[in-house]
Amino acid sequence: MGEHWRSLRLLLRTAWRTDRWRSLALLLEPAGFLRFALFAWCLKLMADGAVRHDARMLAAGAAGITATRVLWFVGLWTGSWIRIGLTERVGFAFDREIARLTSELPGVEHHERPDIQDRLEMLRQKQGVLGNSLNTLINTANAVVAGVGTLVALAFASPWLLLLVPFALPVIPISTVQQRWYRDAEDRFAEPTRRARHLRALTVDRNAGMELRVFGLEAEILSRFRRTWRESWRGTHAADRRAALLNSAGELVFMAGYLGAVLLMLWRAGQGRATLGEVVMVVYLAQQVRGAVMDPIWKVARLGEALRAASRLLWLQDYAGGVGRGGDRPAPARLAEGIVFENVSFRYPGTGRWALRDVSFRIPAGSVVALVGENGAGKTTLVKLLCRMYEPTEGRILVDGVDLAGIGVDAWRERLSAAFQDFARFELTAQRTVGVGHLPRLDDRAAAREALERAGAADVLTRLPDGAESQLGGRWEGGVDLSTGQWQKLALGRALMRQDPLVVFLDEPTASLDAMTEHALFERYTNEARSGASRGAVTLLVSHRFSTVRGADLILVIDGGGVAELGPHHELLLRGGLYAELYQLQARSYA
Ligand SMILES: Nc1ncnc2c1ncn2[C@@H]1O[C@H](COP(=O)(O)OP(=O)(O)OP(=O)(O)O)[C@@H](O)[C@H]1O
Repeated sequence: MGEHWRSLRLLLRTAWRTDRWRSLALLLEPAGFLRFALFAWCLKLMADGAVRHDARMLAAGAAGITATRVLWFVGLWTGSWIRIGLTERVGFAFDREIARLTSELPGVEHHERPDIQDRLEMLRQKQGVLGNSLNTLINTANAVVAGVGTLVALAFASPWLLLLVPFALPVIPISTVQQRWYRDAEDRFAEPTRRARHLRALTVDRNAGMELRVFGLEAEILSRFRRTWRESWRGTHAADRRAALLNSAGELVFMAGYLGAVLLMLWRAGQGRATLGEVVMVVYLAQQVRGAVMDPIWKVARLGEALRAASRLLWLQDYAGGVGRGGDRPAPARLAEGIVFENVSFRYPGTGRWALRDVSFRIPAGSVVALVGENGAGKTTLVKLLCRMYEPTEGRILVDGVDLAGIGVDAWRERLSAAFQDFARFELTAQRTVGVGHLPRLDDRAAAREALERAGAADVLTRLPDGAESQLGGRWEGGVDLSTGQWQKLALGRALMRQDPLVVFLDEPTASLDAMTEHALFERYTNEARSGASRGAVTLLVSHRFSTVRGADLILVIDGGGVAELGPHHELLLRGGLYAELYQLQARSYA
C-alpha cells in the first residue's frame, strides 16, 4: 500500500510540476459526473409531470435533461482539451525522466545485468500506461463520483434498492484475482518478451543482415521470433481467458439482482406506493448500479496498473539514486607516479565467477601498456574497472597513491579518452561525430581535422561529398553510409579530441583495420602518448596482434583473470613464458 501511495504522489507531483493551471482545472471534471443522477431525477420529473398533467413539472424535467446534456457536452469538450494537453505533457515528463535516469547512470551494469534488463524492459513496455496514468487517475475520480451519485439517488427512491449492490459486489474479488493473474503473467514472461524483442531487432539490424542472409538464418530467426512472442503472450492470453469466464459469472449474478429490483418497483407501483416517475428513474438507475460499483473498481484496477508502472519508475529512481558516483576528490591534474592495482578482484554483479582475481600490478606514469591474453581472460573487464563502469569487488585501484573510489566518477571520466572495438556510430555530421569526443569543441573544424590527422583518419573526410559537414547514416536525407573501417577511423579521431587525458584506452579499436594500418596507427598513438608523457598520461592498448603489441613500453599478460606476466617485449620473450609462447605461435603463422 505504501508503494501505491508513493506512486500516486509521484503522479500528482509530476502533473503539478508540469502544468499547475491545467492540473487545477482538471479537479473540476469529476463534478460533471453527477450527471447520471441528475438525468434520472429529471426523467422522473418528466414522467410524473406527464401522469399528473403538470406542465411546469414536465417542462422543468425537459429543461433539466437538456441542461445536463449541454453541460455534459461542454464539460466533455473543455475537459478533453485540458486533459489531452496535460496527459501529453505528463507522458513526456515521464519519458524524459526515464531517459535522464538511464543515461545518467554512471556505469554499464544496467546494460549487462539480465535482472535489471528485465525490469527496464517492463518499464519500457509500460511507458504508454505510465504516460496515460494521469488520464487513468481522472477516469477513476470520475467513476467514483458517478457511482456515489447513482447510489445516493437510488437510496432516495427506495433504500431497498441498495440491496442491489451486493449483486454487483462479486466484481471486487474477481477484479483482485484478475489483477494478480495479469501481474504474475507480466513478471513470469518478462524474459521471453525481451528475447522476442531482441530477435525482432535482429531481423531489421543492418549489421546482422549480411550474416542472416549468408547463413540462411532468416526463416530460423523468424520462426524463433514467432515462438518466443507466442510464449511471451501465453501468460496474458491465459489470464484473458480466465478473466472473461469470471466476468460472465459476475454478469449473471447481477442480472438476477436487476430483475428483482425492477419487479420490486413494479410491485410497489401496483400497490400505489411508487409513482411512474420513480419506476422510470429506477429502471434507468438500477442498470447503472453495476457500473456504479464496477466502474470505480475497474478504474481503480487500471489505476493499479498505472501505479505499478509508476512504481517501476520509482524503482529506477531508487536504483539510480543508490548507484554511487564515487567520492568528491578531483582527478589529479597530472600523473606523477602512475596507477596501481592492489589485490583487485572483480565479480560481475549477479554472477558467482571471478572475472579478475587478486590482480596486482603497477602502470608507471607516462607509459604505454599493452594488455594481451586469450579471449575471456579479463582484459576488457580491467579496462571497465579503470573507466569506472564498475567498482572492484575487492582490493583498490590507486592513482598516484589516491584510492580511485574517492575520486568523483564524472571528474575522473573527464580525464579519460577511449576508442573501443564496439564503437558508437553517432549518425551526426562527420564533424560532430568526431567533435563529441570533446563537447566544448564539438563544432571546432580545426580541432576535429587535427584529431583525424593524428589518428591517420583524415582520408575519411576527403571522400565525403560535403566533407566534414556531410550527414552520416544512410537512413537520413542526404546521409552517407560509411564502411565499418571508416566508422572506426572516425571513432579513433574522436579518441584524440580531448586535449589532456590522463588515461587513453584503446580496446581493440583497430579490429576492423588491417594489420599494417593498425601497426602504423599504433606507432602514431605511441608517439602521441609519449608527447603526453609530460603530464604522465598513460595509454592502455588491448590487442590480439603481437606485431602491434611489441612496441609498448610494458606488456601485461592476463590469464584466467589474473596477471601472468608483466614486462617489456624483449624481457618477456627471454623469459619464455606464456607471452613468448603466444608471440611465437602468431609469428610462425604469419611466416
Ligand atoms: N557483463 C558481463 N557479465 C558477466 N560476465 C561477464 C560480463 N562481461 C564479461 N564477463 C566474463 O568475464 C570474463 C572476462 O571477460 P572480458 O570481456 O574481460 O575478457 P577479454 O579478455 O576482454 O576477452 P576478449 O579478448 O574476448 O575481448 C569472461 O569469463 C566473461 O565471460
